[in-house]
Order: sequence, then C-alpha cells, then structure tokens
Amino acid sequence: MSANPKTLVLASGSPRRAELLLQVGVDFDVVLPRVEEVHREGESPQDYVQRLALEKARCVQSRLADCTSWVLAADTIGVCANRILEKPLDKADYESMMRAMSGKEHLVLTGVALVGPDLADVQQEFSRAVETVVTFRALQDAHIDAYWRTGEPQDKAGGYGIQGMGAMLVAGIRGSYSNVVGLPLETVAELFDEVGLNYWQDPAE
Ligand SMILES: Cc1cn([C@H]2C[C@H](O)[C@@H](COP(=O)(O)OP(=O)(O)OP(=O)(O)O)O2)c(=O)[nH]c1=O
Repeated sequence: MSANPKTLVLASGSPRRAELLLQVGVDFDVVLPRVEEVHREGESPQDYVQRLALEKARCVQSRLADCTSWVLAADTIGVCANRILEKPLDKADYESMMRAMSGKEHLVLTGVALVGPDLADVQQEFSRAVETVVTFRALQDAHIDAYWRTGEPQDKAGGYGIQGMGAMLVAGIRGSYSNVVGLPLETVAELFDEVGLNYWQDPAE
C-alpha cells in the first residue's frame, strides 16, 4: 500500500505536522479533528498524549467516507517539574512557563496514533508516546518579553517553537528533534512499517 492521498489522512490542524510529513515526501489529505483536550486527574503525561492522539485519529477515522484510509494524529505537551505545559492561556501563563523552564531541562512528549478502518480480527490502532529532553538557557526577562511579542509562542505547547526563533532559547536537546516540533518522524516511519504503508514514492508517479 502506498501513502498516497487515498490511503493517509493527517488528523491535524498543525502546520508543523503537515510540513514534517511533506519534508519526507509523504502525500496525505488533512481532516481536522474535533477533540476536547482535557487532562484527567491521575493520568500520566505519557498516557495523556497517547489518549489524545488516539481520540483525534478515531474522531477523523469515524467521519471518513473512504474506508481504506489510515489516519495519523499527534498531541504534544511539555512537562517541567511534574507540571504539564500546554499552549499558553495568556502572557502571564507563558511567563510562568518560561521561568519554570529557564536554565533547566524539561520534557517534550508527543503522542502519535495511527488508526485504520474498522476491520474484524485485525489490530487497527497503533500508538506511542515519544520523549525528548530539552534544556533551556538561563532566560532574561527582556528576552522572555521580546519572544512573546514575536507572536510565535501563542499556539505552541510550552510556549515556544524550536523550529523558529524559539531555537535561541535552547541550550541543547537529547532525543528526536521532530518530536519537539510535533511529529516524531522516526516513530512515524516505524508505525508506517508496522501497517505496511509505503512512504517511498516513485518519482514518476
Ligand atoms: C514544543 C513545540 C511545540 N510546537 C507545537 C506543535 C503543535 O502544533 C503544538 C502543540 O499543540 P497540539 O495540541 O499537540 O496540536 P495542535 O492543536 O497545534 O494541532 P492538532 O491538535 O490539530 O494536531 O505545539 C512547535 O511547533 N514547536 C515546538 O518546539
């Protein structure tokens, strides 16, 4: 099976996830998931991102007319000193996340899910949680303020984008870079292999 528009759907409104898939030459259609993103009490961060990724993929799969498609979805959060960092609610929330991460390590966790059409006897749901350790430089208040004004932090988990100006906040990372941006390509390749999706396109096609 080839990952052409008929067989892969990206259940995500994140332009970063689409760009990462395009980078590796995978064709896909986009359908936006409608899922409430609420952390449950006692749920581990790993379980949380995996559950959300699965819910996003299932939500889109259930709305597809084409029953041969696989649906890929993801969810990304930061975790710093046991605190879950999502998209900042406002500037004060952003500043408090930046102060918590300044000069320290935090985790970026992405849950990835690949959900196939409902077929009896065949496992059609695959998911993983992938962790990257990111270390931030010691941040000055003036830099925290200036970065907010770029408009980049507002729609990103943890309030920064490592692929943009947010790179200037980072001292180093251990693990997958694409995981921080929102879609761990190493794991996506593994999942595609598991379900037999061919991501090598014939240039003539
Ligand atoms: C940490 C980090 C996050 N992000 C982004 C990736 C995700 O788009 C976003 C986390 O929010 P998500 O809720 O995972 O995704 P989303 O709402 O943007 O899109 P969808 O649910 O439709 O798939 O943060 C970056 O772009 N760069 C970074 O360095």
